[in-house]
Amino acid sequence: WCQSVGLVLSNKVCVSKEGTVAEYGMLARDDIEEGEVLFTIPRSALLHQGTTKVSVLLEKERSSLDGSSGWVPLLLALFYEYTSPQSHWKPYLSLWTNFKTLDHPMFWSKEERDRLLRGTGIPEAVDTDLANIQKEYTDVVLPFIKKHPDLWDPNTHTMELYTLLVAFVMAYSFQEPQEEDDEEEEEEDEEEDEKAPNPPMMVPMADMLNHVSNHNANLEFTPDSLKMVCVRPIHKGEEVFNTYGQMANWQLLHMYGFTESYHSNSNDTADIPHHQLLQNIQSDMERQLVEEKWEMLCQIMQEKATFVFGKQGCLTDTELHTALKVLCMSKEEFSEFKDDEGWEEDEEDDEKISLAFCNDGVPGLKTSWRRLIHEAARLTVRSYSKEGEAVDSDQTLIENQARLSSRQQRALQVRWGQKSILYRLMELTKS
Ligand SMILES: C[S@@+](CC[C@H](N)C(=O)[O-])C[C@H]1O[C@@H](n2cnc3c(N)ncnc32)[C@H](O)[C@@H]1O
Repeated sequence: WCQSVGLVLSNKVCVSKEGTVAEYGMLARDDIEEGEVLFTIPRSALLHQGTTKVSVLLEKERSSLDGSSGWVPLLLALFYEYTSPQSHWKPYLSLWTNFKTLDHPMFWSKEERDRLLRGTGIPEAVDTDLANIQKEYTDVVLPFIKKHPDLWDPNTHTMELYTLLVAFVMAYSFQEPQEEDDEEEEEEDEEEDEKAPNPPMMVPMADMLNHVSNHNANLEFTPDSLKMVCVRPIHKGEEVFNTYGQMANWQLLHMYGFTESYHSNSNDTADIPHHQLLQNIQSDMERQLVEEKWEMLCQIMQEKATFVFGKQGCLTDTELHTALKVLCMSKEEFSEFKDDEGWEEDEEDDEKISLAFCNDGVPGLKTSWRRLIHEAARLTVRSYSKEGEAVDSDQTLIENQARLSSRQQRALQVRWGQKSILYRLMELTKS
């Protein structure tokens, strides 16, 4: 099939089920150098709303297919191609006979999810996904396929199959990166909303590669084809790893159903919800003031009301600077600020701000704020365990990993990764 669609595979690699981290993967049959192309896929071999046999219909009815996810056209294409014996992609799609190997948390019972993944952010994300999938299938997909009984059949194209295909798209599809606007255009468009992301597509062969944060290959998009390119030397016998993006373990488990070992995932993250900060404030009056300030900050910063700390210090220093400025205001200053609807843009030196919030600058952060962050991290760790349960009981579990089920092991990688990040933050903010 690959030959017939013009997919070119270097003879230095092969697809294998042995010697890989998870089922299919790609192995190097020879030493490979940085910059070498491992395979090339012509755009005509990609499967998406523009290449499927039903593309003309999907384009014509585009306006009625606006599901919340933007995935509906691809899912309808997959519904059709997956169940059509004549499909051009039959040999590719027949790699998945029933999708039963997918084990995303969305296929665990709610009870199991809530028990194993409490505090990680995943149970909430999955509940939202499942509600959206159901709504999208009932409101958009089902009415559409009923209108076209020659192409789809509600008895075959059920909600159950739709859910499996959603998980398949989550774990196997690719999104072409947005083209960068040049600077001039950017300035003109400054007021405009951000562009919608490109719709997902299926990329045969590229989706045989597994992911690690320390990857050695990367997919490049050119006008005619997609190329998997080696980004650091790979030795004969080693697995070729793509990157699915900079993914924390909770995101990997949510979207792909697997985790990296927590200490090897250099992209892992942990969140401290802001209510943990507020819990520490003793006086009711003070807490009320901080809550008011926080509400205002959320309004002025919108989705930027998140502060990201990396190994080198704060990565969102201008936002943090704004937030601290507001949070440090006295009651009088804050009400003046509200009355004036913000402050005059003063010419603060960006460089000075960055300097204040890099690691070397942290001692400059008010001690009280360090204490608050320390406490918030501690409370967040505690909220992972049930009330009263020992905070680090997971450590015992991790030592006995071999006896755990696969789901327990993955859940533990997420939880322990998040905890170890928070412990490190607590260490940093102790004094
Ligand atoms: C794009 S596919 C890769 C091909 C897949 N191994 C197969 O046999 O079909 C993505 C899936 O591979 C698995 N996977 C990828 N990277 C992995 C890793 N580092 N550890 C464990 N499983 C991984 C996960 O099940 C994920 O949903």
